[in-house]
Amino acid sequence: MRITAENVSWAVAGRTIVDGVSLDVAPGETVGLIGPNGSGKSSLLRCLAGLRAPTAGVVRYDREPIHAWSARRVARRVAFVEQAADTDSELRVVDVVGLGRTPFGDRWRGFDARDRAVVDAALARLGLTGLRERAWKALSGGERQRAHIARALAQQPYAILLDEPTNHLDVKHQLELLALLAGTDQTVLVALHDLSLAARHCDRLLLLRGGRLVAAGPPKDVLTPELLAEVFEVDAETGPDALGHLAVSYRGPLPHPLADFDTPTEKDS
Ligand SMILES: Nc1ncnc2c1ncn2[C@@H]1O[C@H](COP(=O)(O)OP(=O)(O)OP(=O)(O)O)[C@@H](O)[C@H]1O
Repeated sequence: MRITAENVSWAVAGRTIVDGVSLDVAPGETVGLIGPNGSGKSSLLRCLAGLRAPTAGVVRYDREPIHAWSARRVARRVAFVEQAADTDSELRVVDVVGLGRTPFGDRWRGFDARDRAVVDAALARLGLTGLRERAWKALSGGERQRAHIARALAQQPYAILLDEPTNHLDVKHQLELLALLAGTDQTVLVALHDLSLAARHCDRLLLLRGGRLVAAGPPKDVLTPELLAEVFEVDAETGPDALGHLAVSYRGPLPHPLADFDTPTEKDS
C-alpha cells in the first residue's frame, strides 16, 4: 500500500509541530524517519496513522484521502506501534497480541480458528510463543515491546508505522526486528534514533528538523557529515563498517551554539 502526505501540517496550542511535510512511501518500501528529539517524528507518524487530523494537508492511502475514514477502516490497513504504548495490565501476552484482530472481529462471535492461527503466527515471528500465557505485568520492557510488534503483525496490515520500536530491545532483537521489517512485503515507515541501524535496514531515509522534512533519499545521501552536523549537531563520518555495512561514526557532539555564553571566564572566578 502506498502512503502519501501532501503538505501535511499539525499545530497545537498555536505552535506548528509538523510543518508542510510531503512524502510518498511506495508499496513494500522500508523507510526510516530520523531527526533529533522533538523534531516531530511521533507527531507526523500519528497524522499518517489517522490518529491526528492534520491542521492542513492530506494523508492518502493508495491515493484515497483518509480524513473521513473510520478508525476501524484505517486499522484494517495500517498498524501503528507507538512509543511506550501501555496496555491493560490484567491481560496475558496472547490477549494483547489478539487485540490486533479487533478491527476484523465481530463482538458477538469472538475469535475464530483463523484469528487464533494469525495470533499464534505473530507470537512465533517475535519469538514469544514460550511467553504466550504469561501475564502482561510480568513482562520485561523488551518483551512488551516485542508483544506490541506481534500485535501489529496480527493486524495483518498493508502498512506498519513504528515509533522507535528498538527501544528496550537487546542487540539481537534489534537486528531481528529490523531484518523482519526490511524483509516484509508490507510498507514500513519506522522512526529510529540509531542512524547506523537505519542506514543498514532502510531503503530510504526521511530527515526531519523542526517539523520540516529537510532531506530524503538513500541512506548514503542523507547521512552526510554536513547534514549530521547541521541537524543533529554531531561531528560524524559515514562509511563502511568492519563488515562493509554503511554506518555512522561519531567524533562527538558539536559545541552547543550557546555554550560560549555559559562558559565561566577567568574574570568570573
Ligand atoms: N499534544 C501536544 N501538545 C503540545 N506539544 C506537543 C504535543 N505533542 C507533541 N508536542 C511537541 O511537539 C514537538 C515534537 O514532538 P514529537 O514527539 O513529535 O517529536 P519526536 O521527533 O518524536 O521526538 P523524540 O525523538 O524525542 O521522541 C515537541 O516539542 C513536543 O513537546
